[in-house]
This record gives sequence, C-alpha cells and structure tokens, in this order.
Amino acid sequence: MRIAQALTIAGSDNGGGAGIQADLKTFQELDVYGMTVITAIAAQNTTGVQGVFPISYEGIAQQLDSTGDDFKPNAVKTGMLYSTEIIQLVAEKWRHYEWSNLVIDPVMVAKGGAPLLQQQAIQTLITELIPHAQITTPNIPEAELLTGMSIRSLSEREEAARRLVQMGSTYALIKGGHDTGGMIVDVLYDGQSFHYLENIRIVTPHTHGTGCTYSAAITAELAKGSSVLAAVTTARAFIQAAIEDELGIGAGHGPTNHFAYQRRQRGEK
Ligand SMILES: Nc1ncnc2c1ncn2[C@@H]1O[C@H](COP(=O)(O)OP(=O)(O)O)[C@@H](O)[C@H]1O
Ligand SMILES: Cc1ncc(COP(=O)(O)OP(=O)(O)O)c(N)n1
Repeated sequence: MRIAQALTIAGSDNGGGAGIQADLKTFQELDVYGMTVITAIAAQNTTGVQGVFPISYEGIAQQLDSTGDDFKPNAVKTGMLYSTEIIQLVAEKWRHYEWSNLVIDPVMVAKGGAPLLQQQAIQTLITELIPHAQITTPNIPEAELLTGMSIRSLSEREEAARRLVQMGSTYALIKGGHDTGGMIVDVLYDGQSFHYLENIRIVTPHTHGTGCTYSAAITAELAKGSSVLAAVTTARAFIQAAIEDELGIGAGHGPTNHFAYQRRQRGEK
C-alpha cells in the first residue's frame, strides 16, 4: 500500500487543539501519513498560553536532517516558527532536500494574544520562506503584518492576496475568520483570478486551532495530489465540520472536532 506523506514543522500544543497535534490529527483523518519537526513547546490550554520554550537550533536542524535524509514528504507545512534563525534554517533545509508543496501558515499570535513569532522574524518569513510557498494562509491580522496594509474590505483582502503572490507565494489564501458578520469569506488568489469560499459563521467559543487545522487539511490534500483549489475546498469543508460539531472541551476556547468531517463522510452523526 502506498500512502501520501506530509511533514509539519511547527510548535507543540499540549492541549491538542493547535500546532503539531492538530496537524497530525488532521493528516490522520485525511488518510495521510504524518511526520513532525518540533520548533517550540508552547505550554497552553483553552484559557491561554502559559509559556513558550523554543527547541535549540541544533535540535531543530537534526530533526530536519533526520526527516530529510530518509523520508520524502509529498507536502510540507509550517506553523509556529518563532524566530528568524528557525525560519532561515527551515528555508535552507527546504532547498537542500528539494521538498515540494510548501504550505505556510504564518502563525504569529495565539488567540489570547501570546506571541508565537518574534516581531523581527516577519521580514525573514517574507524574504526567505514565502518565495518557496505553494500557498500562504494568513488570517486578517497576519496578512496586515505581512503586507503592511490595513484590511477592512473585500477589495483590500484581494489586494493583500495580490501582494503575497508578488512576494513569491504561488497561491494566497486570506482567511476571513477575524472579520465580523454572519458569513465568513476566505479569498483564494492564484495570481490571475480570485475564488471566494463563503460559509456561515458558527457562533461558538471553540475555535482554538482553526488556522492550524485548516492549513493541515490543505497540506494533506496536496500530498494526495489534489490541485490547490480542490485542496482548499476540501479543507474548508473539513474545518467547517470541525467547528460545527463542537466537542466542548475545556473552560475557554476549546479545540475543534477533528473527527467530524470523516464521520459525516461515513454518514454518522
Ligand atoms: N466561527 C466560525 N465559523 C465558521 N468558520 C470559522 C469560524 N472561525 C473560524 N472559521 C474558519 O476557520 C478558518 C481559520 O480561522 P481564522 O480565524 O481566519 O484564522 P486563525 O485560526 O489562523 O486565526 C477560516 O477559514 C475561517 O473561515
Ligand atoms: C503551538 C501552536 N501553534 C499555533 C497556534 C495558533 O493556532 P491557530 O490555529 O492560529 O489558533 P488559535 O491559537 O488562534 O486559536 C497555537 N496556539 N499553538
């Protein structure tokens, strides 16, 4: 049996809703073999982030080499990269191992406001990693920091996507979850045309790890050979189901339900 393989380079969320834990659960649900390179340990739960402990440079480099020397992932995603040094290291190994299908989730700040990327590393992300991306998936505040523009309207979301493609990302997906209003519109741009993914906003506190899960689902679908548009479409259905069928875990912003999409596919409640 041949199975698609995907690698996530990201931080750890002990609570299991975001970071590498969310990525691995998503890969597994979508029938993709998952591998990890851990960049940092974030001590967190549904009420917030209590501490961030970066892995040493050597520790990350060795994980990248151990992976690259033996495995051939069909797609790779990055999440929490934390510092300039880690981004530079990932970019160097990306070139060295000639990986493909890079999905960049430019994680910057956790829901409660804890920084997951140092301020000065944003420019390094733009110059070193985004030019290798098949798709970059910022939320609205991340897109504002990457592009230097404020984003209020749909046309500003389109302009931000254009700027990300100009930076070298083949596709850009500006996620609309941070907007207000009853409908959420995610804008996908391929350098020529725009696609709009519109969904009803679900009223729930349990949206921890939505960005991680969404980008992991895109990565899994790319690993299986889908086009970017097909991958984003499936991933959007995956995250919508995961938010809708809430688990209600924890006292604060709980994790999304990684089981929901496949349960629905099987016709289960
Ligand atoms: N309450 C919600 N209802 C439906 N979809 C949501 C909701 N919150 C987030 N999403 C979807 O999850 C994805 C990621 O959410 P977003 O808040 O934009 O990014 P992040 O989790 O990275 O901050 C987006 O596509 C968004 O549409
Ligand atoms: C280890 C780790 N990585 C990323 C995040 C942020 O996840 P995200 O999907 O943006 O969801 P929220 O934290 O905004 O709910 C994280 N918290 N931890």
